[in-house]
Amino acid sequence: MPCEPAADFLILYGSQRGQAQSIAEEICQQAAEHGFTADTSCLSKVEEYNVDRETRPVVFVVSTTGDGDPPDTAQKFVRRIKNKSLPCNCMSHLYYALLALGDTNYANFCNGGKTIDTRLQQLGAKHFYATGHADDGTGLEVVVEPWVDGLWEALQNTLSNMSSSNEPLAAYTDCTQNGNYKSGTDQEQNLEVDLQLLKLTDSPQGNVHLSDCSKVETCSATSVPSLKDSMPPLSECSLSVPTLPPSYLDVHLVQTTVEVRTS
Ligand SMILES: Cc1cc2nc3c(=O)[nH]c(=O)nc-3n(C[C@H](O)[C@H](O)[C@H](O)COP(=O)(O)O)c2cc1C
Repeated sequence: MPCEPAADFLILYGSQRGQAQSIAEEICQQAAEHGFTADTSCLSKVEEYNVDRETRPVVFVVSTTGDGDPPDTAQKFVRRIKNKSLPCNCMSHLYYALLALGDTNYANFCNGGKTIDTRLQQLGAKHFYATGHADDGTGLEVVVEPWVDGLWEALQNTLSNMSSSNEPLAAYTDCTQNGNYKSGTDQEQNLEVDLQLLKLTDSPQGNVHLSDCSKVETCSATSVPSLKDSMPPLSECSLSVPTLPPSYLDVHLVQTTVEVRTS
């Protein structure tokens, strides 16, 4: 359902049971609060949008169903972009952000969104904001809320760049959900912030655990404390390094002369 005609950006969602759809609608509502206008459409309604010619930034919200499949409503779109006869740069005009929904209790986490993301990249489309992977197993909001919070600054910068220059946007910046910007090499632009892997869990003792840091994005220009980057100190206590224990063996090599007697 479009919010307004001639909107600033487009939201496309693929949803099986309604969660991706309600997040898309929430993004559309929040857009107005941030001074943007958005059109929203289900990926199945191919007559309502045309990514082949879309010059506005596009935000995808896509869940996963079955065994790592895109939702039924996104199947047609996925078939279309997977067409092998498409030229590899046919989406080079497209600037997009993608929020993938899934559940880590399933084998192929967020694979519906990942399928679309990977294929759009192959076709030359560019991220204007890092991909988010939200886990319904532990609570979608852990990722969705910070991801949406960071979307507005990325969108603002993208729209400003679009209106002020004809240069390719990806040459300027890539951004994370923290609003930490860095110059974008091709490789950096493809880095994903997998927030699902950065869950901070408070233990009963108040210690903080990083559940898995294997896919943490590297970013040198950290200035804002966030789920991803903590501002030191994590604790107000000073770090105490225990002294080394005394060594158990004290080994000396002694040179000796051996007399050999022959009788
Ligand atoms: C039948 C079923 C199959 C699912 N399969 C997967 C899966 O393979 N991988 C995954 O990451 N999540 C899977 N999920 C989790 C959903 O993607 C997740 O709950 C999501 O938030 C649902 O969003 P939706 O209501 O917009 O479809 C599955 C959920 C259901 C109900």
